[in-house]
Amino acid sequence: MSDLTAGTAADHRPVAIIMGSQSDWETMRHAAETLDALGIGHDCRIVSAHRTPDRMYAFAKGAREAGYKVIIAGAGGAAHLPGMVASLTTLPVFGVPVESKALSGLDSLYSIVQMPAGIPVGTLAIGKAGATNAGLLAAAVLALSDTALAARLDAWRAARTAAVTERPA
Ligand SMILES: Nc1c(C(=O)O)ncn1[C@@H]1O[C@H](COP(=O)(O)O)[C@@H](O)[C@H]1O
Repeated sequence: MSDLTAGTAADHRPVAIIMGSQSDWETMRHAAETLDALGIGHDCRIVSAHRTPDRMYAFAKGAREAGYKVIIAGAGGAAHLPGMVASLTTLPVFGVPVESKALSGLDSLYSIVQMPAGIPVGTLAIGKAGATNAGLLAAAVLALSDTALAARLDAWRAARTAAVTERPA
């Protein structure tokens, strides 16, 4: 994996997965695992608007030049990270509200979803489902210009459809 702030991401790692804390990994690993399943390279790093603002600024300002195409940003509580990163880059940013202990992730969701017009963050569902879907949305964006990936994405969906039994066991 490359250093997110050093501008060294290669074309084969088009997605950056960032999160506010180590404690978010249990949620955000589902985005990483989804990308892995689709054969999409990615870098995972802890970047916090609150705790590491200089790291966040350097990452966001350098992300396009570093070669990233999509950013997935997860945070919980006062989840300012996705919006702050979106304010510093015009790459697509998908925000994942991490479930918080005190408010079950509603605080995270509201912090991420209510962006002012002009600075978009594509906001996902709270928790694991949101992280998984962020990975799938990143894949869908990349598949716009990658027919082989589009085929893998279709196959991924078809396999999950086939796995849904018609009758409850
Ligand atoms: N929301 C943010 C930001 C940010 O938005 O910059 N940085 C850390 N955090 C969040 O704080 C929560 C608790 O963090 P700790 O578990 O480290 O105390 C995490 O869910 C993290 O995303």
